[in-house]
Amino acid sequence: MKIAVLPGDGIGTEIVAEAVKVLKVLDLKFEMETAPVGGAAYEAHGHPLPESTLKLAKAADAILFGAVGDWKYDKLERALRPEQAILGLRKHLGLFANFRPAICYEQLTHASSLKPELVAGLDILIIRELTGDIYFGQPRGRRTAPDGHFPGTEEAFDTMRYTRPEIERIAHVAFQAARKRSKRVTSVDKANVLETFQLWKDVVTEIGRQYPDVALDHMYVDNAAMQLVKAPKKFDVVVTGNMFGDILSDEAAMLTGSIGMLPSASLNAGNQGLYEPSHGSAPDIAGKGIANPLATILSAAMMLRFSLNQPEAADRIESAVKHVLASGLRTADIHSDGTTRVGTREMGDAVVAAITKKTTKG
Ligand SMILES: NC(=O)c1ccc[n+]([C@@H]2O[C@H](COP(=O)([O-])OP(=O)(O)OC[C@H]3O[C@@H](n4cnc5c(N)ncnc54)[C@H](O)[C@@H]3O)[C@@H](O)[C@H]2O)c1
Ligand SMILES: CC(C)[C@H](C(=O)O)[C@@H](O)C(=O)O
Ligand SMILES: [Mg+2]
Repeated sequence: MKIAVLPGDGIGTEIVAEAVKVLKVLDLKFEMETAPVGGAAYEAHGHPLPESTLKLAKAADAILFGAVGDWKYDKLERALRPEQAILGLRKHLGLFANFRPAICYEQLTHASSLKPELVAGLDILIIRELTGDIYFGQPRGRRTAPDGHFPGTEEAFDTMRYTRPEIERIAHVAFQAARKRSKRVTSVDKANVLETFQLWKDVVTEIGRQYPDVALDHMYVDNAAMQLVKAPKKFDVVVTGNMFGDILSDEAAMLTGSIGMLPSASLNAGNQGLYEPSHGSAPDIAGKGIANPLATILSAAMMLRFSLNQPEAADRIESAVKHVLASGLRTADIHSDGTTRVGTREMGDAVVAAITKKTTKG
């Protein structure tokens, strides 16, 4: 088994180092190979997703990814910007199903910006379609407006589109995931305005008939954004398109205490997956050693469970994380009175120590 390790930019390198440390202490039989991606790869090879990195990712059983991006690349032509690396990996590897579980750990109910009673015990799963929608739709570009309110002026356009099979396969993923949970799916759309999402709603409804044991409801995205902060525990599995899923998952992250707590798995039709925190490269705190590595460490646990067939090792990481939180250690983003503030490395070390202690105890 081989893991491609792609740390990327900003805090990406800091948090991936901690996840790698945790994986190593588990002493499992897999190889890890590191390659540059994003801005780091642009600096070294002139491209955010060099052929050698893509080749490594394609050949690996799983990919552990940090984050890409920095404001200093914002003026580059789009094809060379760091974000194209993660978009390219998703597209090239067909990673259409993105799982973003938002779990509020018992010890973090006070870290959320919502009232503790609203988030205590929260456990929702956002399933975001990841290779379609306005992110990848063609045509897109800039031109002189041929018509509209201001013809003859500069305009930009993107295309939102989904085909029936793309919606069918993500709907199946959502219904099957719901079967292993509380058998409820909320499909989030904007069918009241957009053709793309009327098709989405129609197809999800059709596929839902194949899962009579799963309750399906539909919600418009604006209402869903509001309900997520009003009564988040009413949701279980949420399935939605690429762009709405991007936005709603960052919103859901705050229900867990911090964006630094939200892991993710992006899977293709085989068993291959890319595992990354849901957050970005956080240039504002990069290099300070204060980023929360737990989303990345929890993504590594998802990798062991989904792609590497090591569910027990995944459990060990997750229970070590709970143990560390229970012991009162907190990075700055989840710190509150009465807890001990630690840096990225100390948090990683504490997870390693919790795993080692449990192993020694047997
Ligand atoms: N998958 C990815 O690689 C990915 C995801 C999102 C954003 N990005 C990129 O990252 C760059 C920064 O984007 P942004 O600022 O909008 O989003 P961001 O997620 O990087 O940061 C948003 C805020 O959350 C904080 N934060 C994020 N992760 C944290 C962690 N682990 N611990 C503590 N605090 C954390 C940051 O300090 C910042 O204040 C951009 O270039 C963007 O395109 C990349
Ligand atoms: C960096 C960007 C391309 C990415 C996205 O929009 O999908 C990020 O925000 C995410 O959530 O993984
Ligand atoms: Mg995002």
